[in-house]
Amino acid sequence: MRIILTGGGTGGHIYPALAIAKELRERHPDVEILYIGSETGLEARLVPKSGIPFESIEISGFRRSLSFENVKTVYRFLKGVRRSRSLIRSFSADAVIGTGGYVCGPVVYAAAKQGIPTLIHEQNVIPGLTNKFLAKYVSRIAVSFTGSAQYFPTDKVVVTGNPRATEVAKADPTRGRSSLALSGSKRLVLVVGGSRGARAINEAFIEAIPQLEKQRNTHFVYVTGEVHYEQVKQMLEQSGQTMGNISVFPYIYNMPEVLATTELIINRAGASFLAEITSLGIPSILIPSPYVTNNHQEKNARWLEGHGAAAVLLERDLTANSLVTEIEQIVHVPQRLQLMKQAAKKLGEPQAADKIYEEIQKLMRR
Ligand SMILES: CC(=O)N[C@H]1[C@@H](OP(=O)(O)OP(=O)(O)OC[C@H]2O[C@@H](n3ccc(=O)[nH]c3=O)[C@H](O)[C@@H]2O)O[C@H](CO)[C@@H](O)[C@@H]1O
Repeated sequence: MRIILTGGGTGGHIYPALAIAKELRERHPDVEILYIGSETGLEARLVPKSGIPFESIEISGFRRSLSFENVKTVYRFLKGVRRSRSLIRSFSADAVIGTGGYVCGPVVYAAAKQGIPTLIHEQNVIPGLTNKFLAKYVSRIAVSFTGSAQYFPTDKVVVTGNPRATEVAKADPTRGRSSLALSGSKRLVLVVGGSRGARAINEAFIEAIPQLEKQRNTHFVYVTGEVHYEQVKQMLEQSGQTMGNISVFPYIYNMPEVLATTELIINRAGASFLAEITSLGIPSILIPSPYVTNNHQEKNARWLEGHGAAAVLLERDLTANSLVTEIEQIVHVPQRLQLMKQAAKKLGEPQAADKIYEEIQKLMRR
């Protein structure tokens, strides 16, 4: 079995592809996988770490306004299709799977035009531009939410959930705690701003530290995002905080294990993260990014909130005080924490990777 995976830009598109790779490897130890991504995306670093061969194409996204950049984007797309075609041929792919982000466009399009079975996965309720474009050409469209089906040709859609949900459901919490050098039984609260960090969350959290330090039964694991790490470290040093119950990281590579031992998460509302926290039943305080297409993160967040699984704090209302109040209203009210856990768990789809695997099998039998 020879499979090409593609997807990228941010973690929310890359990890679902890596979770599919994991599922394929578990079921077919002899499977050959090639990942095609962009040299400038996070995938160029994450994919080689997981031991999957990586090839890159050059690509950029469309600007919403008319600009010369869009002419260059079309040129790069066509160049990307040519390069993808030759990579697909020389690898002799049996199927090509895309998990969103601009880079999927030329790769999946080239495969579909060559008559190779193709599947795309959509993580969000409202689909991204690339998946909308590819819908016409691909063989199958796996979606995470029933609500996305309306945006795609009905005969191609199958509701599977997000394959990362399966990966985190199998993660070992003990390894999570030991990787953070955490001993004892303190509850772990994770603070993170999606896969790249979020300045607004960083600023509010840093200002909240003097109040949060008093919560001795809680350990805060604070992930700044790689690009913000140095600046955050400097701010913390200057503030002279003791940081007894707070550990700071630029990025966490074993996130499934850390999530498996997390009691509460404060986060943006990216779809892959939400699939992970519902799979494990983790209560959340969600601060959706207001800078995304169609405000889709708020829609993701409201969906959890509507089911009692999350509290939503809009970025415009985010301050150190509002954050501390939200945290205290959850961690200090065990009954609410418990109800949120149950509500989150009900929304989880831990069988997602198995369902996608079945779809890949069906495609290859056709
Ligand atoms: C700004 C933007 O466009 N964000 C989009 C992007 O978010 P983003 O890339 O932030 O994606 P998510 O928040 O959905 O997922 C982040 C992924 O990175 C992993 N992780 C994160 C931090 C870390 O330190 N270690 C780690 O492993 C998480 O476990 C998760 O698997 O893709 C999502 C899924 O399409 C969209 O819903 C988001 O709106």
